[in-house]
Amino acid sequence: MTITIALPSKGRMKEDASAIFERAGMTISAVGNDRSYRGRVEGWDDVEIAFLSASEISREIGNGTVDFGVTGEDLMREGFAEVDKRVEFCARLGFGHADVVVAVPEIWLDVDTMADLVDVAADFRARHGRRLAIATKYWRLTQQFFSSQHGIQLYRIVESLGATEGAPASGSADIIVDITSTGSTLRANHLKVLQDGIILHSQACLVRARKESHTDEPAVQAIIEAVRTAL
Ligand SMILES: Nc1ncnc2c1ncn2[C@@H]1O[C@H](COP(=O)(O)OP(=O)(O)OP(=O)(O)O)[C@@H](O)[C@H]1O
Ligand SMILES: O=P(O)(O)OC[C@H]1O[C@H](OP(=O)(O)OP(=O)(O)O)[C@H](O)[C@@H]1O
Repeated sequence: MTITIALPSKGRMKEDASAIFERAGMTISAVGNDRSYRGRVEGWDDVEIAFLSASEISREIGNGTVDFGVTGEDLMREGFAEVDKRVEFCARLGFGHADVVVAVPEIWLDVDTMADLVDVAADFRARHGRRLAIATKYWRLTQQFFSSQHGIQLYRIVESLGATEGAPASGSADIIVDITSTGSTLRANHLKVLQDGIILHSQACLVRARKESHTDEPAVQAIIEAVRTAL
C-alpha cells in the first residue's frame, strides 16, 4: 500500500514541517524539479509526499484522500465536526503556535470574561435593536464555544476572510474570534482577549486519517514513531 503524507508547500509551516521529517530520518526530495508538488522519501519506497497548503491539507486528511498530514489543529477542528472520529492527532509538533480567541474592544471596560459577554449578548437587542455581531472565519469553533459551552444563543456571525481585527472599528461587527500569536494585531486594533476567551491553543500537528487499511500496515506506525522521536 502507498501511504501519502501531505506537507505544507508554502506558508509559515513549510520549513518547520520539512525539518521535522529530516530529523525523523525521512529525507524528502521533490519528484522531478523543485517546483513539483510531489515528493518521495529516501529509503521509504511506499511513502509519497503531496505538497499542499495548510488549509488544503486539513481538508484532504478529513476526507481521507491522504493518509497523514501536517497542519494546524485549528484548521482540522474548524473544518470537520466530530473530528476526533475521523482523524487521530498523532503528535503536536511544537511550531505553528497560535490561539483562537474571543476579543472585544478595549473600551468595553465592564467586559472581561465570557460571563460578562453573556450579559452583553442578552441585552444587546434591547439596547441596539440587533443581535451581537461576531466577525470570524472560525464559524464552527465560534458556534461550539458560544452556543454549546457558554449557552449564548443571541448572536450573529459575520463571515470575515481577512482583516478580521478591523471589523469592530469599521462597524461590520462588535467583537471577533480570530487567531493570535504575538498579540500585536489585536493591540494595534484596540482589542483585548477575554480572560476565559481562549477557544483553542493550536499548533502544527501530525494528523492521520482513520482508515481501515492502516490497521495491518506496519509503515503507518513506523511513520508515527519516526516523527515522535524527532520531537
Ligand atoms: N500568526 C499566525 N497567523 C495565522 N496563522 C497562524 C499564525 N501562527 C500560526 N498559524 C497557523 O498557521 C496555519 C495557517 O497557515 P497558512 O496561513 O500558511 O495556511 P493556509 O491557510 O493554507 O494559507 P493560505 O491562506 O495562504 O491558503 C493555521 O493552522 C494557523 O493556526
Ligand atoms: O498575534 P499576531 O502575531 O499579530 O498574529 C495574528 C495575525 O496574523 C495572522 O494574519 P496574517 O497577516 O499572518 O495573515 P493571514 O490571516 O492571511 O494568515 C492572523 O490572521 C492575525 O491577523
